[in-house]
Amino acid sequence: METIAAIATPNGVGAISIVRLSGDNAYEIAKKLTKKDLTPRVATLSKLYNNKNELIDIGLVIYFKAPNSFTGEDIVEFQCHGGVIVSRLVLETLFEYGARAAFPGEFTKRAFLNGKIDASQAEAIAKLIETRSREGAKLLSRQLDGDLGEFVDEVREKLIEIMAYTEVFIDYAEEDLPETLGYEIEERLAKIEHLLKHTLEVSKRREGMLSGYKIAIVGKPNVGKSSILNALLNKQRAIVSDIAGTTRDTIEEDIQIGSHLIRIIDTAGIRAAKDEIEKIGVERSKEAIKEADIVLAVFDATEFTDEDEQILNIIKESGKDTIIVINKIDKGIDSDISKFENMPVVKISAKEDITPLVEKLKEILDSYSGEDEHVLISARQINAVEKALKSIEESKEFLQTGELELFSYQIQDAIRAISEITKPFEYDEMLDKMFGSFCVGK
Ligand SMILES: Nc1nc2c(c(=O)[nH]1)N(C=O)[C@@H](CNc1ccc(C(=O)N[C@@H](CCC(=O)O)C(=O)O)cc1)CN2
Ligand SMILES: Nc1nc2c(ncn2[C@@H]2O[C@H](COP(=O)(O)OP(=O)(O)OP(=O)(O)O)[C@@H](O)[C@H]2O)c(=O)[nH]1
Ligand SMILES: [K+]
Ligand SMILES: [Mg+2]
Repeated sequence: METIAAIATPNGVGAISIVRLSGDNAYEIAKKLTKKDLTPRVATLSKLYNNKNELIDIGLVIYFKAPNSFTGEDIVEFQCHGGVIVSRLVLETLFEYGARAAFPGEFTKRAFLNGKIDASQAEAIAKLIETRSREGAKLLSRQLDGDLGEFVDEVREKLIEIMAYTEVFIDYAEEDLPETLGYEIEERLAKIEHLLKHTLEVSKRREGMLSGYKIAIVGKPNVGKSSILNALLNKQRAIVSDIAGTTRDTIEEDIQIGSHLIRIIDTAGIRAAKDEIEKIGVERSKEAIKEADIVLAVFDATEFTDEDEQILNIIKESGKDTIIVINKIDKGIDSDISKFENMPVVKISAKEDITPLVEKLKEILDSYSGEDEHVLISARQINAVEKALKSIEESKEFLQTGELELFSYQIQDAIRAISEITKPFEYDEMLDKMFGSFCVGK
């Protein structure tokens, strides 16, 4: 393979900057800079020279001999002094000696093409680099470790078993098929469907884990929505005043609660709007509820009006996870909280202490994450599972009519679909399985 090079560390001033070189000529090119032999997987302190024989740095050089490297090819890493110049000089020298600039993601693409990582691991790497969520990082490191690979293997195994089992009866005449065959296979299919559907559902719920859970603060004007936003952010982000209708447009900010990344959205108060701008604000509030994972419904502790009642109904209808926030308790409590039925209620003063709200949020967010579940992290992965489910659904028809060959094709499609998550389906693998443990003396 062509030898590619790139600076692997961010552009800027830092202690160390790493230049990576991968491909057939990596070692040969590296030797031109170091003028010495390199022992594989040993960090060697070496002078680095450009092609005019001028010293450009003294750095640590590591040679990863193929196939034992990240890409599976010969890799040489130059760990040079940081800043924007030195690594640039090293890179330019590598180009002088015949390396070319790597495309974005090309090292990882080579790792995939050389079988070092599967497609789900490649996606995990891309997202791990980008995520700003601690729990997202946790999930992605599990996926990098092959978590989804195990899930695919499990589903694939079960589908292959069904095929192997069916294959035995394919040459039977329809009327000779054992009666229990249909039940047996249906039962097995149902289990797989359940697993796939459960995984889809979990994954949809966990979307916020990576991109940040959306939390909308809603309520009638002046209940203290912006004050709550500011208290959560610990800074005066939004304008607070005793004038109803202070917040006119939605305000979004990211914060970390525990290990969760959340995007908090302060909205204009919901009320019977008089002017055009107000109406737009109210619409945006309703939009925010629709998009939110959790709604903070804010009420003034000293009153509960018809307007509040209406807002409460809008929120109930949305079916969203909601926290009822009774604010301004420093002024005393007047409202009767029985109308909130079994919704969680916190009583706070945005002016004094919002700890009960933070604790409740943390509790709900914690309940969203389950350690032991597989989570799909991309549209590509979700699509693969949906396609597999569709094929399984379609296969059932052929099972009922006893058209086992056609049934078997549908199951093969399902296997092919689920395998897209990690790697393309190999028919050999199925044959091995069939003629191995599942051969029933045919
Ligand atoms: N300096 C440095 N740090 C890094 C990377 C890198 O490329 N360079 N990585 C880059 O993303 C990540 C680590 N990923 C790596 C994955 C595999 C191998 C590797 O050498 N694999 C060999 C040997 C395996 C072993 O000894 O267990 C192999 O798979 O055969 C190296 C790094 C994060 N940290
Ligand atoms: N006593 C007391 N006053 C509060 C509390 N929270 C907010 N306020 C006051 O209530 C008024 C309205 O607060 P805001 O935060 O602007 O309310 P809002 O819901 O964002 O209002 P709009 O954006 O106009 O809909 C301000 O004068 C705040 O200082 C609280 O916990 N206790
Ligand atoms: K206000
Ligand atoms: Mg406001």
